[in-house]
Amino acid sequence: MDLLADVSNQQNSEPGSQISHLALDIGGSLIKLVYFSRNNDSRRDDDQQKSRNESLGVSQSDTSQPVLEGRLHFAKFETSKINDCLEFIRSKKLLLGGFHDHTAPSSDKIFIKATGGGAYKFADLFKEKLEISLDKEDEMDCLVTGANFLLKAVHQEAFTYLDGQKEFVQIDHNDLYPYLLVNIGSGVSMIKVDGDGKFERVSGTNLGGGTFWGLGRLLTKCKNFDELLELSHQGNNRVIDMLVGDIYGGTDYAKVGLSATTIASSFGKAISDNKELEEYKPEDISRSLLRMISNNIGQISYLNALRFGLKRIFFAGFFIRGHAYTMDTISVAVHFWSKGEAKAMFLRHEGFLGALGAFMSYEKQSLDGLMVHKIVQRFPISVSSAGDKIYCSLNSDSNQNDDSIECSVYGT
Ligand SMILES: Nc1ncnc2c1ncn2[C@@H]1O[C@H](COP(=O)(O)OP(=O)(O)O)[C@@H](O)[C@H]1O
Ligand SMILES: CC(C)(COP(=O)(O)O)[C@@H](O)C(=O)NCCC(=O)O
Repeated sequence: MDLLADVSNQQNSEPGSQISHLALDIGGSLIKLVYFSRNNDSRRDDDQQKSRNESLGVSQSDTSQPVLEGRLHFAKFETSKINDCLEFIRSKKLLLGGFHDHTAPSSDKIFIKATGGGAYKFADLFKEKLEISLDKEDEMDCLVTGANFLLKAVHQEAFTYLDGQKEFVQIDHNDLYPYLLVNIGSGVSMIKVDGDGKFERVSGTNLGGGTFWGLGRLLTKCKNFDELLELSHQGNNRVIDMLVGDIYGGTDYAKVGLSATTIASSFGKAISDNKELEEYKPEDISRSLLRMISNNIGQISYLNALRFGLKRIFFAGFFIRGHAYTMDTISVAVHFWSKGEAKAMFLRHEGFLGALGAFMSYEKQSLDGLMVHKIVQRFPISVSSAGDKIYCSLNSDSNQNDDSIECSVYGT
């Protein structure tokens, strides 16, 4: 199979770069895109690269092959606005990132890698509107591949978040497995990961990001997810949640380890107040809802980690959105239920695991004429300590649309 970019050698809309390897994750709520754009004239011969790497302090064993330089791009769209996504693909000429499958009956067909339920649901739409076929990759496979890639290749990808403190986690590549991956998308999947391609989906819950946004929309007048999240900043969940102290006359239920401030019943106060429904403020509702969903996911995740003796839990999916209160609630739940034994960790590219996994499934094919051996960050901190095929540096916030990271691709 050839990448279309290899044979077409056409420019995309951004001067000085060529698109390759477009991959999609079409989920219940959001479509995520990842693609690589090669910088023109970025292909370096061994001598050029050697002297450049010496100046960067990169180990020689990592640099003996030809190199391409470019960027991995990230973008997202609401699944309900799929036409905007199709237009984005068309206008940026991202189809150059597809490939021809010469083994297919009609070898002039263009394929792009896609995962998520929408790869099935919208296959005909992509064919009709863009004349491309979606080459489907399994969603769980892609989530795990994407998580392993980020954890091993991207500097400062994982972090803990507690009491407003963000701390980056140093990942030891020789001691990464096993871990629990909790992907909070529309629904929630919990996956025990034992290695590259070695995993089991051990649990899930239907109370996920779709539940927060769906219920939030019904209970408040919010028009979009960001508005609902923003509202939660100003809210006070204690107006709506029934606390242990509300039941125990202001005191702890110390005998079983419950403090007066623990939520005894989410939304429980609404049953006993003599308030009109209109008196409940949308910001308090949003905060209670966010707390209820995050707490529940944190608790179920910990119980699954306990089931398999896992100490590390990585939370991903766009429900999190790098949101302080969400991460804090999940962290507190994991800390509380594990009595401090387990740790909740978060990923900076939280929502792009599936799309990155689909992107990585191109690896068997060539990238601009190079058989990909590995991709490394362009301005590495410690490339030689990393032990996988692809490494990248992060230079911005993955929650912005059209974010990107700089990469060097090593080929054979
Ligand atoms: N701009 C947004 N629009 C809708 N939902 C969003 C947005 N940003 C974050 N979310 C949250 O992220 C969830 C989707 O996360 P994602 O990981 O993309 O899952 P999926 O693959 O199911 O679409 C939504 O259900 C919602 O809770
Ligand atoms: C069906 C799904 C894998 C689809 O993934 P998503 O689009 O939500 O990211 C996910 O929504 C899920 O795992 N739901 C929970 C189903 C359950 O275990 O109860």
